[in-house]
Amino acid sequence: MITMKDVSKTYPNGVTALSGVNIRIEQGEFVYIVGPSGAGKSTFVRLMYREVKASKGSIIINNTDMQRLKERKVPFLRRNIGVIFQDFKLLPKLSVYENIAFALEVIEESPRMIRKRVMEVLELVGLKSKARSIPDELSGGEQQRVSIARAIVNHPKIVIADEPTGNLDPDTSWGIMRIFEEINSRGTTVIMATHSKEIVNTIKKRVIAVEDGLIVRDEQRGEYGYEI
Ligand SMILES: Nc1ncnc2c1ncn2[C@@H]1O[C@H](COP(=O)(O)OP(=O)(O)OP(=O)(O)O)[C@@H](O)[C@H]1O
Repeated sequence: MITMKDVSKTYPNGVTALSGVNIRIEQGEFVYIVGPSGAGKSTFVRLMYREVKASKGSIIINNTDMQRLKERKVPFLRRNIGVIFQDFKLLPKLSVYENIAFALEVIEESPRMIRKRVMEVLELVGLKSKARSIPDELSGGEQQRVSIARAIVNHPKIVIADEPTGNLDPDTSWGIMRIFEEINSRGTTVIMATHSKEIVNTIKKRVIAVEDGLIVRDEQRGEYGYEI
C-alpha cells in the first residue's frame, strides 16, 4: 500500500511541482496519472521510487517511510519497485538477456535461478527468441518489452511507469498495455503516468489527475479528461 500525506515538492530552483498531495493506493490497483505537461506527474511518480525526496509530508510504501529511508538503502527499495521509462534506459552494450539478468546478479542470485527467472519474464513479454540481441537490434516496442521484463524480474509488488508508450506508435502501445494488464492481473500494483487519451479512455482504470501540482480529480474507471 502507498500513502502520501500532505506531500509537497519544491525543487532547488524554487519551482513547487507538487503541493498538499494526499493519496492512498492499495496493493493490486492500476492507476493512471494524467494531467497537462509540467503539471507534476513525473514528480509524483519519482517521489514513489525515491528518485526525488519530498520537501514536506510523509510517503509510506509498504511500511517503508520514504522520508527516513537512507540513501544507501534506496537500492533495496528498488528491488520491490520496478520502474519503466519512456526512453527504456537499457544498457546498450549488453544483450537482452544480460540487461535483465543484471538486476538479479547485483543481488547475488544463483546462476541457475537467474537463468530460470530471466527466461520466465522473456516468455511473459514474448521475447524469448531475442535473448541474444542487443538493444540496437530491436524495435522501440521490443526495447520497451525488455525494460518491462527487467523491471519485473525481481517480482516487485509495485511497477511504476513514466510515459511507457510515449515513444511508441499506437499498435505497439496496445501490446505494451496488454503486458501491464497481465502484470496487474497477477496482483502487482501498476502506476502509470501517461498522455495517452486513447489508452486511458479504453482500458478503464483509476485516474488521478494532476494540475499545477495539485490533485484535481481521483476517479475509479475515470476518463482522460483533456483535449490532448
Ligand atoms: N529536477 C527539476 N528541477 C527543477 N524543476 C523541475 C525538475 N523536474 C521538474 N521540474 C519542474 O516541476 C514542474 C513539474 O514537472 P514534472 O516533470 O513533474 O511534470 P509532468 O507533469 O511530468 O510534465 P510532462 O508531462 O511534460 O512530463 C515543472 O514546472 C518542471 O519544470
